[in-house]
Amino acid sequence: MSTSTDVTARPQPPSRHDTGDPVIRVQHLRKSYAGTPAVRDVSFEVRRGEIFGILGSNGAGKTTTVEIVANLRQADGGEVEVLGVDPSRHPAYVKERLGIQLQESTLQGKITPREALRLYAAFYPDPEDPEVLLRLLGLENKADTPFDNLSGGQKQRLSIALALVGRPEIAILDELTTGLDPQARRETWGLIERVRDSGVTIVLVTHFMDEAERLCDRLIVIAGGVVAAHGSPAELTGATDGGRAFRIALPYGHTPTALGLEALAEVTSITPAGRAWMITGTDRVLPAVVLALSEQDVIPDEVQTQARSLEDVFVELVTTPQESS
Ligand SMILES: Nc1ncnc2c1ncn2[C@@H]1O[C@H](COP(=O)(O)OP(=O)(O)OP(=O)(O)O)[C@@H](O)[C@H]1O
Repeated sequence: MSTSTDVTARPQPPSRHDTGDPVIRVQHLRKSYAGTPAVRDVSFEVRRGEIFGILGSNGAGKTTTVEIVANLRQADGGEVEVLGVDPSRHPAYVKERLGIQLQESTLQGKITPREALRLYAAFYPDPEDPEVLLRLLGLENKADTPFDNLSGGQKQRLSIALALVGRPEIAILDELTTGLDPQARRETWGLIERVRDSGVTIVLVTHFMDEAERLCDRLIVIAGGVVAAHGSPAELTGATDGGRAFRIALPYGHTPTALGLEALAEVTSITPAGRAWMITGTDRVLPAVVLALSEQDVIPDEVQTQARSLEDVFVELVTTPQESS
């Protein structure tokens, strides 16, 4: 039951951040339930070594999409390729190489994390050592505690461990941090980055923008069963908020007009705000203004971004390819 004869040798584990070749390709995916469309037209590509986000509100079609990728549901139309094969035609090949953390755990109340991991490990030809996963996910002290007595965060970490037990090349994590407290969420984010750094490509299904912004290299937003937007978190934030605004206080005697800020291509408006000014513009307006000021040896007294931190803007500058707007 555990061998796959349909495809030849298992590929070498990817090296750290070995991004590039697509490991998942989805083209014009469609799926209805009893005549009601859940996924209307979804296309995306996940590259090896990245954390790829699938965002969307409740009922948008995220889980349906990833469950088709994992061959847990059948599509009505479109094409899906996982590691070069159609999952519905090569189920064993995909099952051995793709792990999925399901949204709701179906584990029995009395089973312990150690038992569950050993049970799931038995389904794979070359599983990860359950003890290694218990350590990786910080569950050593709860290894023999019945599932029902675990906290929400511990149950969540166990479900991630179960997705990783087959030593997958791709792990799909669905609603990773729903129901976790802020500290547990942050710990889980760190864990996901460690898993990615170990060479696993991660598909993260979430409706938390902060989670996607922190973790994802690229993402799609699904709304009403179609892809409403795609790109890096920075590209998306820039694309959806229609530009940026910030408040800036200049040293005594300086005005935006005298400094030529109104003439910058990135600036769309400058309005007085008390002793300071509100400046709006494209997603590059802040670095453009700061650069113009520094070229004139003017150091602002205060800069306050309205929705994003200065750091976010500079991270965006570094990661976003140059585009004309
Ligand atoms: N087995 C099913 N039978 C009938 N309808 C379903 C089934 N599974 C999902 N749906 C419906 O399909 C739509 C998309 O559901 P899906 O679970 O894919 O969305 P989602 O984006 O993952 O939502 P959530 O964030 O709430 O999990 C929803 O309207 C849902 O009610």
